[in-house]
Amino acid sequence: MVLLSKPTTEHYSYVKNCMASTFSSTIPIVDLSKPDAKTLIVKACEEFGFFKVINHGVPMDAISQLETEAFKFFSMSLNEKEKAGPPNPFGYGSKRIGRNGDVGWVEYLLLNTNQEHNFSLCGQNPEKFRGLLNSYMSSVKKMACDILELMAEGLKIQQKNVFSKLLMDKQSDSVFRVNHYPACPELAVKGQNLIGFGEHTDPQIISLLRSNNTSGLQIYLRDGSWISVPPDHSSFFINVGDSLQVMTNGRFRSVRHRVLANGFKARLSMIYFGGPPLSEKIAPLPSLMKGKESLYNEFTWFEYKNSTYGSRLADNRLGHFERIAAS
Ligand SMILES: C=C1C[C@]23C[C@@]1(O)CC[C@H]2[C@@]12CC[C@H](O)[C@@](C)(C(=O)O1)[C@H]2[C@@H]3C(=O)O
Ligand SMILES: O=C(O)CCC(=O)C(=O)O
Ligand SMILES: [Fe+2]
Repeated sequence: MVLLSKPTTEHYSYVKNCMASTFSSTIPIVDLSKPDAKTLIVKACEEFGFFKVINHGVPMDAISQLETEAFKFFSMSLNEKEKAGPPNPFGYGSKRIGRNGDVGWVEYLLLNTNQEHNFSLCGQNPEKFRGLLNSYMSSVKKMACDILELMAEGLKIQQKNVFSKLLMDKQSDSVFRVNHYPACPELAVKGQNLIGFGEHTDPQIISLLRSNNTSGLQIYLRDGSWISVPPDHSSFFINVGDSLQVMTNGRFRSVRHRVLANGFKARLSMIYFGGPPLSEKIAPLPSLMKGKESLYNEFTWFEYKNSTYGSRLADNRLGHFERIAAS
C-alpha cells in the first residue's frame, strides 16, 4: 500500500495492554449441512453475536481466484487504485475509515452490491476481477439468506423469510467490502499492537466475513475481554448486526469487533454486509416480544444509517434509539 508503506505509524492508534487470548474452542462452529445448525446458530447469536460456518457451499476455487485478483488490485500504484474513485460512498479508500476522523492500518474497496459494478477497476484484467466479485457476492448473499432462514426457524418464527426477504428485496441496501491490511514490520520490532480497523459493531442485519490465513480479527465478549479469532481461510465468520439486535428485541447481540495489524503477513478480508431497503422500518418482531416492551424506538434503516454515518467507529450507535423504560 503506497500511502502507508514508509511506516510512520505515530498517527495511528495502538492497543495498550492487549491481553486478548485465543480461545479457538470458545468460538461456536456451525456446520450448515447438519440438522442442528438452526439451534446452534440461535445459541451462538444469543451468547456471542458471532460464529464460524463450515460446509457453506461456496467453492474454494472461486474464493481463491477472487483473493488473487484482490491482492493484485492492492499491489497497484496508489494512482491506479484511486481510479476506482473515493469511498464516498463506494470506491477505494486508504487509512481513513468513514468521514469522522477514524484511521486504521488498512486500505479497502467498498462496493454497493445491488449495482453491476461498473466502477473503473484498472490494472491488468479488471473484467476478470469484476466478474469474480459479482459471482462471489451472489454466492455469499445466498448463504446469508440461508443462514437468516435457519435463524428464523431456530427462533420458531412462522414466516421463515422474515429476515432474508430484506436482503432479497431489489432495494436491499447491502454493501461489500474488501480490506487489505499490509504487514507492518515496525510492529514486529516494537512488539506493539497497531489498530487495523478500530472497534465497532456492524450496523446492518448480518455480516459474512472471510479472510486469508492471517490473524488480526478480535471479538469483544460480554465479560469485557477481547478474544482473537484464529484465522481460517476456508470458513466464514458471521456477525450479528445492530439491526438484527433490534429485530430480536435484544435477544441477539451485535458483536463488537476490531482488527489488529500483523507484523509479518498481510491480511485480506472480504465482508458482505446484508442490509434492508432504506425505507424499511426496523423494530422488534411481534412474535419475539412475548408481552415484553420494545427496547427500542422504531426507526427506518435510512434514519439509522444517517445517524451511523455521522458517528465514530467505536460509538454506541444504538444508544440513541434505546427506549427509556417507564418507571
Ligand atoms: C466510521 C464509520 C465507518 C462506517 C461508517 C461510520 O461512520 C460508522 C460505521 C462504519 C461501518 C462499519 C461496518 C462497515 O465496514 C461499514 C461499511 C458500515 O456500514 O458501517 C463501515 C462504515 C464505512 O466504512 O463507511
Ligand atoms: O477486515 C476485517 O477482518 C473486519 C473488518 C470489519 O469489521 C469491517 O469492515 O466492518
Ligand atoms: Fe465490522
